Amino acid sequence: MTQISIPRPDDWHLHLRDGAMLQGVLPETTRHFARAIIMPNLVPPVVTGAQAASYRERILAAMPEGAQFEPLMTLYLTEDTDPADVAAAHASGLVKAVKLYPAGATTNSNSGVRDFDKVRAVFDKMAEIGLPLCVHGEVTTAEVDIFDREAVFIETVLDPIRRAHPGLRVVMEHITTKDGVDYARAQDDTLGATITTHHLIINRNHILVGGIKPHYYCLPVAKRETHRLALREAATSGEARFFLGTDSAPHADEAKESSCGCAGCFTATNTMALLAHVFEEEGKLDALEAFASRNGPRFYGLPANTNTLTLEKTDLPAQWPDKLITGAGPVTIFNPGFPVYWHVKD
Ligand SMILES: NC(=O)N[C@@H](CC(=O)O)C(=O)O
Ligand SMILES: [Zn+2]
Ligand SMILES: [Zn+2]
Repeated sequence: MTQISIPRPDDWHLHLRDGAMLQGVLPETTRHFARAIIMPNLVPPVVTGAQAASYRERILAAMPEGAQFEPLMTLYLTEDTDPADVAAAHASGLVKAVKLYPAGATTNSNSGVRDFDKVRAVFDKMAEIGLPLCVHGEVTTAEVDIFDREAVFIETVLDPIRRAHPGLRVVMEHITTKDGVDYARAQDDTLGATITTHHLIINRNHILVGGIKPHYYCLPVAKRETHRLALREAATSGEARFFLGTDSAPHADEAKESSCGCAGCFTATNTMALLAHVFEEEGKLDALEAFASRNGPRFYGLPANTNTLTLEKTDLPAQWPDKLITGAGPVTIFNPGFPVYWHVKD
């Protein structure tokens, strides 16, 4: 038996949804994580400070008994976002980031940004007050192949924004390519990048070979194997710019197992066990602490958690249910497709 203890991890990119789904999925995160950056892509989206405050109250009301968890709220950037509202929500301590969705890029992103010139005043204000911008980095132009959308975004949107707004702190969310890794590495410490658990495990073959697997479909879509290997190398490098954002994104099974299935993998339940497996496979178990517990708080200017989480490796594979039953329907838990011998010790 082997075990490791790390400061309690945080999730720097999480979808909790609302209502019955929120109630169902929240315990899966609070069991292992101390804090999470909460994505604002509800319907309607969380756009104003007042909406973020009321969403936070709904999350706190859904907390399982005894849980110690702090939701870190975000605002969904629209072309009508008021820089003064953003600044006030940040000054009160409520909001820890603003989220940029290019319009139409992903689940519930229709209110996102079409014309980046219209949000320049918000970016300037954010640079001034040190509030990070979290970015879903894909272009939405029909002509650009879905597997190239991240690389094209970096070159044609992200880099120009960063040059026009020096000092703006940016998180490249859920990077999926070697292009993303290389770009992040070439920047100063105003840039961070989150990596999901599932992008360390699946490549595009897992989605498409031997029959289409809707539960492996997420955005940005998993790329070819060379990219998965680059992400593994980055995540396990210990470098401060790379940190965990699970992008755990629950959808009811009937919405995923459909002729037009939603994007999102649900990994909140087994992320820490899967990460221990991946980091051990890479011979980098000692770097799990940096990736899951230290680099994220450092980027966001917060202290690391003082309590710990212990992972244990046993002779028998870890077990978790196929599905999480929620009041909004069953949600399939990400299945890595191989046995995992690590589990979180209670
Ligand atoms: N990652 C996904 O595939 N889906 C996310 C949205 C997102 O993070 O892009 C969702 O909200 O379902
Ligand atoms: Zn996204
Ligand atoms: Zn997401």
